[in-house]
Amino acid sequence: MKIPVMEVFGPTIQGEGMVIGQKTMFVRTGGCDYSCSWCDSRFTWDGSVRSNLIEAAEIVDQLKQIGGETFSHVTISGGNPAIHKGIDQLIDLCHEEGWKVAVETQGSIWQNWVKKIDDITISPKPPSSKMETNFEQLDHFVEQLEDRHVSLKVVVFDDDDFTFAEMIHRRYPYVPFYLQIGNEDISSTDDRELLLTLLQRYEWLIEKTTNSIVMNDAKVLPQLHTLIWGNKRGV
Ligand SMILES: C[S@@+](CC[C@H](N)C(=O)[O-])C[C@H]1O[C@@H](n2cnc3c(N)ncnc32)[C@H](O)[C@@H]1O
Ligand SMILES: Nc1nc2[nH]cc(C(=O)O)c2c(=O)[nH]1
Ligand code: SF4
Ligand SMILES: [Mg+2]
Repeated sequence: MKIPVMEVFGPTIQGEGMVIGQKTMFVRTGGCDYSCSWCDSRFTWDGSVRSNLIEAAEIVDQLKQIGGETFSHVTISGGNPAIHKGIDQLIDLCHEEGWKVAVETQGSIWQNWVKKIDDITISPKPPSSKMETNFEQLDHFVEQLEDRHVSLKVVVFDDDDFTFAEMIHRRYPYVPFYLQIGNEDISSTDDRELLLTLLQRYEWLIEKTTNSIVMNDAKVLPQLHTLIWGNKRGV
């Protein structure tokens, strides 16, 4: 089954969430059931860039071509990879190569292949995104993964987003919880100014977290890749 692929890149480091710092390749799929107001990967769904419809085996070939033997971890992101059934085969092929596989998804659509993933990040969207979480879907998604290496990650832009994050952490108290600063300026090419802004936002989010009795067991992170490479794509 073919998968629409926007880009394959790496090795780089995972800049976000539960395995931050992990050396990894990225496979970014096309298409999303959401359209977040601040999506930093909107080219995956806004029609501005065309995807390549390719078989899982060909993706593995591309990974080898680009990464050689310098990796053992592959992160599948998007878009929402969970709109594609064909990822199932890609996971199997990666595992046959001895690679671990991670996924980034918002938890809006369940696929049985998620159970095969080694590092699962579910990222429900706060009010600033203008998206509405379907909690029936999200409950189902989280329930399926009780014994898996899974985490929740909420991006926070403002106080309402933080309140949403508290609600999510309370709802799924046993799932490792990550807060991530939002990047408000996804088109800036001034890396130094962006870095300063993001560090200020990080300090703000740390303070919100340290003052919250709900967040006693939360982890607060920036997007590490954005601190290093700004809004550059394919890193
Ligand atoms: C581009 S999304 C793709 C995967 C999936 N659709 C999702 O949202 O989880 C990957 C991660 O980037 C985060 N993200 C997107 N735009 C962002 C921004 N402007 N600032 C910070 N994080 C952002 C998302 O919340 C998600 O955790
Ligand atoms: N280095 C790096 N880390 C990331 N973590 C999540 C990403 C994503 O866009 O899903 C991403 C990305 O695009 N690059
Ligand atoms: S769910 Fe993810 S890919 Fe889809 S619009 Fe939101 S941030 Fe972008
Ligand atoms: Mg990204």
